[in-house]
Amino acid sequence: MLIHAHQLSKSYGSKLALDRVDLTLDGSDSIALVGPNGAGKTTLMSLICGYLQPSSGSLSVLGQAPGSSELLGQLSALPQDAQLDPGFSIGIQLRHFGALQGMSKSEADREARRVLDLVQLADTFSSRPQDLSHGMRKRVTIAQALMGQPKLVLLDEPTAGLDPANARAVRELVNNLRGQCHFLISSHNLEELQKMCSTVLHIEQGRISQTLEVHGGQNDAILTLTLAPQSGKDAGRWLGQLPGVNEVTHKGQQEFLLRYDNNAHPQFDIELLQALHQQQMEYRQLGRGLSLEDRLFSGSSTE
Ligand SMILES: Nc1ncnc2c1ncn2[C@@H]1O[C@H](COP(=O)(O)OP(=O)(O)OP(=O)(O)O)[C@@H](O)[C@H]1O
Repeated sequence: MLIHAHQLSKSYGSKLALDRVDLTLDGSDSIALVGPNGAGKTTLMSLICGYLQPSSGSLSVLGQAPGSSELLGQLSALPQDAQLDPGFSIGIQLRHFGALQGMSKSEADREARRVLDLVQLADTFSSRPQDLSHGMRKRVTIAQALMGQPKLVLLDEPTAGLDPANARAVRELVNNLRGQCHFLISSHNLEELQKMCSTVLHIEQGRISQTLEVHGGQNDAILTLTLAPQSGKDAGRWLGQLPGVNEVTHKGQQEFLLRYDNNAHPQFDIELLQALHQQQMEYRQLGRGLSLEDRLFSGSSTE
């Protein structure tokens, strides 16, 4: 069992930040924690780390009480504003974290090089933090969270402020480590979470309002289509007249949700692409099912 919470609540004075949360997580490779500012995400992460104590209810992490010595080396967390010390090289700092975990000097050195290699920054071992870009420093802090091969890694906004290439490197890292450790990732970037996580927890006003499986429970009879900007005002009407289409929802700009008859048109996606080609209409994106954003916020979730 990764995380088990029963009627977990946390108050700061009179402010109820988490309100009787029930949660059972096991098996998922990576879990996304989403929700508006102030919803309680950081509070939940802090409770999982044992930085905070619950006001009531119970919580166990990897079968242990948060903060217990059994979790040392099993659980790591990267706070959103984690900083590196400008006074020491990357290698020295990572080795120091290894030493804090009880590694010998040579073990810590090996481990520091291993995690730097994982984030594709092996050649920064002797560099100072100020010699690296913001994105590279962020990846080093993620490497730091991977020291000692923890089973559960908590990442708070790991790609906030990163350029696309660095954000992609972080996503690839999380995906490459699938099966080796579990991630709990807090972020506001739903599109990105969809690429990294298998389970999404939506937290609102201190309560878990939805739990979604990213790749499960999707309605096969829905396609999300984004057309090129020059596709014209009548594109929605034209789409609605295609054989098999039951309903077209215009989502803004040139993005459409198409609900279609999956029984009569099992290859509707191919038929749609052919129709677009014949009509010389360019498309930008075609996706099966609903986006995570639609599933969380349109009430269209199948769960
Ligand atoms: N130390 C504190 N003292 C008083 N209230 C707090 C404290 N920490 C958090 N809160 C309140 O608890 C609620 C949950 O805060 P929390 O930081 O967990 O939300 P969050 O989902 O992480 O928000 P964000 O997305 O903005 O980081 C908020 O209303 C916040 O104002």
